[in-house]
Amino acid sequence: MSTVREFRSDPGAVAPAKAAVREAQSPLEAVQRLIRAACEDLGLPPAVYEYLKEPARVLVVNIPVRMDSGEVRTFTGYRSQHTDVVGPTKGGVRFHPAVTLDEVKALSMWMTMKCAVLGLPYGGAKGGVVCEPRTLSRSELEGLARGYIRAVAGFVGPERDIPAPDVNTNAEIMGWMLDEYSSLRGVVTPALITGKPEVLGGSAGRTGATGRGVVITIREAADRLGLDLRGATAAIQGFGNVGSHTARYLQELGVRVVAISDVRGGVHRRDGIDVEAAIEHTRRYGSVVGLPGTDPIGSDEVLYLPVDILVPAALENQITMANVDQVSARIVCEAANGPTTPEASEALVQRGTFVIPDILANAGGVTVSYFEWVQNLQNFYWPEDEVEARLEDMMVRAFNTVYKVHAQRGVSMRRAAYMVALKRLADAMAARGWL
Ligand SMILES: NC(=O)c1ccc[n+]([C@@H]2O[C@H](COP(=O)([O-])OP(=O)(O)OC[C@H]3O[C@@H](n4cnc5c(N)ncnc54)[C@H](O)[C@@H]3O)[C@@H](O)[C@H]2O)c1
Repeated sequence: MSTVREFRSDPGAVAPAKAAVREAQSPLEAVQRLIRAACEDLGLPPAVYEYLKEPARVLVVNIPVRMDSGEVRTFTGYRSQHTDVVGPTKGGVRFHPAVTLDEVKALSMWMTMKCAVLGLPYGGAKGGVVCEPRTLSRSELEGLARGYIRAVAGFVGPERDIPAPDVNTNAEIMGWMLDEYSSLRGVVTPALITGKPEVLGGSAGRTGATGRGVVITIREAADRLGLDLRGATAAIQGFGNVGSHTARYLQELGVRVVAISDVRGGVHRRDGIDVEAAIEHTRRYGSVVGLPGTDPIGSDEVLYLPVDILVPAALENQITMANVDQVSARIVCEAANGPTTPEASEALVQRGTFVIPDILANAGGVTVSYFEWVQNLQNFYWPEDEVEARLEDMMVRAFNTVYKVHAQRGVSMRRAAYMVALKRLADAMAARGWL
């Protein structure tokens, strides 16, 4: 197979990024800068960045939904498909009032990088619908989910683009989307979508997969840093799918989870929070706020606690140049996508913080989504222990690959992860004759 130029041995080419003049103004600008920097680090032909600097296709759709009142309301939805250079595109669908086209584009580009770090045969995609799900009834939510997949049905599919859950979407919503698409096509198509209920072909172990992957990377990082996780402390911002599973698996390794927050507020307990109780409390009351035996703390305050491990697991842009000086954790593990701006991340690294970048840290979700798709295509299902063993193997391998570049080239883990990803993508472009 033809390959593009190997990593350059010129040490000048791999020095850490020069301090940026201006902090990236948006996640899109941030990911573009990171891709460009890695292309430069690797000495890749300029065409590689040209192919990757914008998504190959973006869709903007209007989704009419019959509300419970009988009125019809339209919602704006997006789907961004970044590149199909290594395979069909893949990525979640987010329901959130602050969704924008630029955000969805950036998230699809992150997905490309994530899949490439793990060596998955996918390019990145992402979807979003501008809505406040908390104000929608269950039937309105179902109408919106079905309407979204109808609107993009001509552009997705098992060999084209495979959606999955993201912020405020879950297995039940994936089930509705699968049902709608299958009815539309007249063919039951489980491989259309991942993160669906197991009874419809979902994979064992998918729901907790992102959190499990996050904790595998923390364990590997702690090992390299000589940090004993038994008795180490952690704070987690965001207590949805990713945050809650991360908390659970950290506690299983003996970590004391001392603070948790969600959009409504946070809780703190020096001796460690009972994670299962926090999950149950959130299930009942919609928030960790008010968990008995804990002290209240602000949503953002969890970022500034003197803990060993900080896990931002909510949304983008939580740690920026404006607040990075207040972060004192030894390990920052980016469970969310883009929670730290590249400049703030660089500042953390300069201070000796070990930052596990999002495209590595939270790749467990898409990895088990890949396993789900493989199982759907084969109509042959694996037991949970097999899924977990394969996830463990792929996450550890990816961590080691990135860590090796980080150590050998003297670059941050983020820069190393982008270099690993860009090398794979550029090799695929060369093999297709694009370069
Ligand atoms: N679900 C997955 O498999 C997956 C995979 C990879 C990456 N991610 C990323 O992880 C992040 C979280 O996704 P999720 O699936 O857990 O979503 P979710 O909707 O299940 O949970 C999001 C959580 O963040 C909280 N939150 C929102 N704004 C907040 C704020 N300002 N301060 C504190 N908490 C806040 C919410 O209250 C909620 O607890 C997102 O960045 C997502 O893109 C998710």
